[in-house]
Order: sequence, then C-alpha cells, then structure tokens
Amino acid sequence: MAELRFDKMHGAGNDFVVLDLRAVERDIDAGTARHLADRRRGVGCDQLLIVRRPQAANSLARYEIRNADGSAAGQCGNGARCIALYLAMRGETPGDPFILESPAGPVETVRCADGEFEIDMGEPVFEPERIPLALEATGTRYRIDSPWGELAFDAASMGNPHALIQVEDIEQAPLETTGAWLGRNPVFPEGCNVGFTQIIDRQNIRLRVFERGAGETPACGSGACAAVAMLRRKNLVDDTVNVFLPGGHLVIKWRERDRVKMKGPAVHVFSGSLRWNDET
Ligand SMILES: N[C@H](CCC[C@H](N)C(=O)O)C(=O)O
Repeated sequence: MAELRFDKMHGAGNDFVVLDLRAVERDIDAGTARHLADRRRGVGCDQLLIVRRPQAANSLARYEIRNADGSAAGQCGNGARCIALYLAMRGETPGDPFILESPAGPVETVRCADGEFEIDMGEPVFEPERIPLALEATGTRYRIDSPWGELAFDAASMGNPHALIQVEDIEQAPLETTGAWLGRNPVFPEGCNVGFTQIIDRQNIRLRVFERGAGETPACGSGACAAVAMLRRKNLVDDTVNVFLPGGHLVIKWRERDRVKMKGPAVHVFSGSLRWNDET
C-alpha cells in the first residue's frame, strides 16, 4: 500500500492536486497521475503538480505537470501561482520576487498586495516548428479543412502548444467538437490546447479553453497568455488585457518581443492523504 500526502488547490477554478516530493525522489507515472486525478476513485483534478527540489541555484523549487489523462505538460500558469501559494503558506518564500523552475524554463513570481500572484511566464513562441505545428500559415492565420468546414486559427507556444479560434459568441463556442478535433489533429504532433475567444474590446476578452489531456477547464493560465500574445501581435488588443474565463479573471500584459506577465488568484482548498494499492 502507498500513502501520499497532497494539497488540493485551484487557480480561477482550474484545479490541482499538489504533491510535494522534495523529500522523496519518486516518479509519478501516467497511471498514478490518472488515479489521483480521477474525480470518483481518486482525489480529482485537471492537473497534478509535482514539487521537486530546485536544480538552479537561484530557484526556490522545480515543478512538473501531469494532465488528468496522465500526459506530461510543459507549462501550467494557474498551477505556477498555486505552487507559489503552497510555498508561501509554508513560509518558504522571500519577500522579493522568487524563481520557480517549470518544464518550460524559469518563471519569476511576485506576491501582489491583494494576495494574488504575478508570474513572468516568459516569451511566447510563434514559429510553427517550435509550437510544434506541421502547417504553414496562409496570410496571417492557419487554415485547415474540418468536418465543420474550413477552420482558421492562430497558434503559439508558452512552453505548451496553444491554438486560438475567434468566435462571435463565446457561449456557443464548439469546444467539445471543433476544440477536441483540432486539439488531437495530426497537424499538432504533440496535441494542443484549443482556446476560443470573444473580443469585447481592446482591453477585455472572454476565453474558454479545451485543454490537451483535460478537456474544458474553468481557466487556463498559459492559454490566456498565449491568447493575448496572439491577439496583440495582430493589434486586436492593447498591451494589458483582462481575460475573463468561466472560472475567473486573469490580467495579462505583453509587449512585442517581451515576456508575458500573468496576474491572478490562487486558492488552497484542503490537505489530505491518500492510501491505495499502487501495484494497480
Ligand atoms: N491549465 C494549465 C495548462 C495545462 C496545460 C496542459 N493542458 C497541456 O499543455 O497539456 C494552465 O493554467 O496553463
């Protein structure tokens, strides 16, 4: 029998099981991740966040991400804020900005006066081969034939792949059909998180994301970063944008050729421990 202590947390409703494995270097395989993420047989979450000892001298901790389907992910914006809160709750964070190591590279974290966290999420990547996306843009967008007709989208990486489809009415966005279809289409060799956005004005957008390995989540931090960068690059929004997702509100800042800053909430819900027969 295995026993694991965990913390249940969320960032704008995107929920996580946090496992602090800094003292016990053990792997968490895809099957274990799926078990922990199972909302009936396990604890239940969109992603599993595994806290590891830092590798870089100037970082507080390293984190790994597993989606609910057990697949590994390269970045998790809402998760980064939750790890920052997790460390702050243990009195491990200094007053000034501190570095966390994500699979996509270092992210700098600041606790704001209102208790939220601002994370420097790094630079967005637009080159298709680095997303990766096996498609060339036609004009300023990518176009692909789908069962529902031609689909036009933008694409970028924040350390994980994102596509963005603009819609007139976010409530009617076809996440479970078009979103699911594009997210596992072979043009994205590693799959993709598919965002649907309705632009309200230059400082406000609505966003829903069908996430790779998790389905529609209440919020997606890296997806919000990618969406603002893609829209800013086409001069459809300003440098600072309120992103309204079903689970909450994030503030994203990006100037061309700069790093994306994301500000948002993090909540600790409960701690617990789980025993199960890990030979399953
Ligand atoms: N919810 C996360 C994204 C998880 C990314 C994962 N779905 C993938 O890239 O496979 C966020 O707040 O950024």
